Amino acid sequence: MSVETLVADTRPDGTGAESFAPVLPVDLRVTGLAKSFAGTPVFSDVSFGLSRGEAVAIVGANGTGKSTLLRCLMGLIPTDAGSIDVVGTDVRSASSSGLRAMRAQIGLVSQKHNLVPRLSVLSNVVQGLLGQKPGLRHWSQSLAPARSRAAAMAALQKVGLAQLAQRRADRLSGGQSQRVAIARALVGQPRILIADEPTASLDPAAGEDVMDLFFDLARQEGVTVIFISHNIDHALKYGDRILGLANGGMPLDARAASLNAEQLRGLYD
Ligand SMILES: Nc1ncnc2c1ncn2[C@@H]1O[C@H](COP(=O)(O)OP(=O)(O)OP(=O)(O)O)[C@@H](O)[C@H]1O
Repeated sequence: MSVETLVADTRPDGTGAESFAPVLPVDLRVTGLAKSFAGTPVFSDVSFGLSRGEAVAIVGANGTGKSTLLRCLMGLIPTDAGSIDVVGTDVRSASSSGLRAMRAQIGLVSQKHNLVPRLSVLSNVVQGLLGQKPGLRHWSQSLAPARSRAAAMAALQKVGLAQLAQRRADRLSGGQSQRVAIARALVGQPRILIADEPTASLDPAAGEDVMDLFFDLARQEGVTVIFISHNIDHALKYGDRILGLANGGMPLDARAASLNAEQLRGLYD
């Protein structure tokens, strides 16, 4: 497991490396990353690190490569240059079993909750263990070992939906579905949570509730979070740090407390 250190760039007080602030382990480190599709570059030099337990928002205009960056981190698409280390796995050179083991430590919440509509809420949450325990037994709660079912019920309890465990996933509201998706992401006790616009399909009030719940749970569990948001207020409220993509690079990497909404809007000009 990689235990590098992040020093001056993430200091809460903005002081330099000479001061005596605690040195935190790093869960993710990207250096000089470049990615193009069919010769058209999306970004050509992206570097950043994530300390254990940090919540980092990725912002930037449409098409600047936010989702592409997340797919690169997960090793889902090939990259052109640079290095990516995720919880000790060198993503660019890892074998497929190495990538599977790395992904098993990541919980994913996407824009569309991606639940299996005809299966129960509980079965959908049990499926969150498939990365760690591949095979049919974790496809459905009725086949799953008692310990996995109990873990899924505990995750549902955390998101306040234990009473809906037996309901079919296609009979949930949007907000409930997204909470089930959060339970599914948390059930395997991931080291990192990745969220791609988790509230994009929700109304503002439900979106706020889901974000509050997501970040409360992430902080309780000490999970590192990386999330994409088009909502500048959400980025500032929930991110400890904000990374901004623009012009093929990452010109912004700053603590949220040092930024205001106006500065972030500048990234969209
Ligand atoms: N599979 C692909 N093949 C070719 N081009 C792609 C592919 N995926 C993404 N792109 C291109 O890469 C660029 C970045 O796309 P990406 O979806 O990462 O941007 P984004 O910042 O997440 O955008 P948005 O804010 O609209 O969600 C876009 O120009 C997009 O068209």
